Amino acid sequence: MSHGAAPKPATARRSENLAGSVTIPGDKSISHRSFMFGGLASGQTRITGLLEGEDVINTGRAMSAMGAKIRKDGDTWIIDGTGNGALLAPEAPLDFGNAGTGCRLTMGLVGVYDFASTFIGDASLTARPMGRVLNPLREMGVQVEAAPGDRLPVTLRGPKTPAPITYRVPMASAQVKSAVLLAGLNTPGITTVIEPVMTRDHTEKMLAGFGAALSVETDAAGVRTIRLEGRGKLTGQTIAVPGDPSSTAFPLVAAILVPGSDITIRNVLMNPTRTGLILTLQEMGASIEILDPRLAGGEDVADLRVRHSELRGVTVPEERAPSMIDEYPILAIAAAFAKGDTVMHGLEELRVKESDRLSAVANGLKLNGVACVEGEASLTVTGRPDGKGYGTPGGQAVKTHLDHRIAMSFLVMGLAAENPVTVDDATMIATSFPEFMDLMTGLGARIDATA
Ligand SMILES: O=C(O)C1=C[C@@H](OP(=O)(O)O)[C@@H](O)[C@H](O)C1
Ligand SMILES: C=C(OP(=O)(O)O)C(=O)O
Repeated sequence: MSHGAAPKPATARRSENLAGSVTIPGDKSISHRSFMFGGLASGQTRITGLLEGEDVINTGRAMSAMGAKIRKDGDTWIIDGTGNGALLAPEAPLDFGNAGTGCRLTMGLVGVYDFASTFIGDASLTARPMGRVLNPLREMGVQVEAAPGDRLPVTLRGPKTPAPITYRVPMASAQVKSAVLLAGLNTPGITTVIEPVMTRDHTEKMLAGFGAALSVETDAAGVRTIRLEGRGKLTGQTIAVPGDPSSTAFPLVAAILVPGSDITIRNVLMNPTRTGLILTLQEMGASIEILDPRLAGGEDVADLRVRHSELRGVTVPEERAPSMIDEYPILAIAAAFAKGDTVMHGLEELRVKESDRLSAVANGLKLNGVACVEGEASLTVTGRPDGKGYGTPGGQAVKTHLDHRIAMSFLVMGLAAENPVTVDDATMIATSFPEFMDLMTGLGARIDATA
């Protein structure tokens, strides 16, 4: 389903004393993969805590269109998979809406099959580069038709027998790594992915859990070599999806910025490939207590107690970028209220997300009176702890460019700015965090639809 709703502006106002305890909806990356691997495996997969955001629902629809049987019973999603190698040819184009993850991973999953599959999406997804996945698929023998610049719509047709490849991922991207590994599932022999910089490891961990023959080796320099033996059996699993750390980032930063706040966020995924924002905020002086750290379904999980804190600017090193890649927009908001400069490096991948996030953030900050400098792959934000003078000038709104994280980040800004902050569209929030408005207002945040 492409996102068809008319844009709805929203406004956030200065708030006080955010309080309460919340549970964050399921992790988006793990939810996509739960539908995909459950849809592919033999037998039944049962999923609780699945994120029911539009991005993930589109992945479920795509898997249904390729033969998986998906239903919901109470809180549990139940999937009867096709068995590895037995996906059916989709009869219509697969529509991934706003979701890079759903689209790129599924291209790998089904692109090597000896039938045609077509991929479409919304205006944001259609503008995003797909060559990063199409190139390794071409090496495996897949025929590709794409719009100029390797954009959607894309049609793929696999060869009779795909060729296993060794692929060194040229940019820090879990989506590219995952697409190649998923193509390897239906390729005879060993598919090898070399990952110079570690990115989120949900594909490796979850495929191993479903029974794939997969090994990971890390050398002294941190370069990872992942080998997957194709055409093996995958077996349905029971999965409890932990809370999404990328969604957690919004109430977390809100509680740090809003005076008098003290909140607890429960059941947050603490996989070290996802916790760069927490580390950075702690370095800035934020009070984030990690409570009851535990293992759940093979993942680190904890509860977070977060209190209002004074922040100081820091330099965020380039190497940290993969572990907080979706969190730079909300970090930039935190930085706007920190004492001094916050400097962020290694941001080139932000230019190819749902929007060019680097320029969307810089433009939004400037509109709201925050001093910042946008570099090619860096951002420097000069903060004002009191938020004096911050806010959107009357009649204007932050342009969100179909990007949920830009919308949520600037709404959080409005909770601490002197004047209200308005975003031009809050509907895209439903792609990753449909509960955002209710959860935030439940904590005491003043956010509402703009009249
Ligand atoms: O693999 C995943 O689930 C994701 C990988 C990241 O994208 P890239 O691989 O393009 O960096 C991230 O931005 C996205 O939200 C989810
Ligand atoms: C980049 C994101 O997602 P995707 O690439 O799946 O659209 C995101 O959720 O911030």
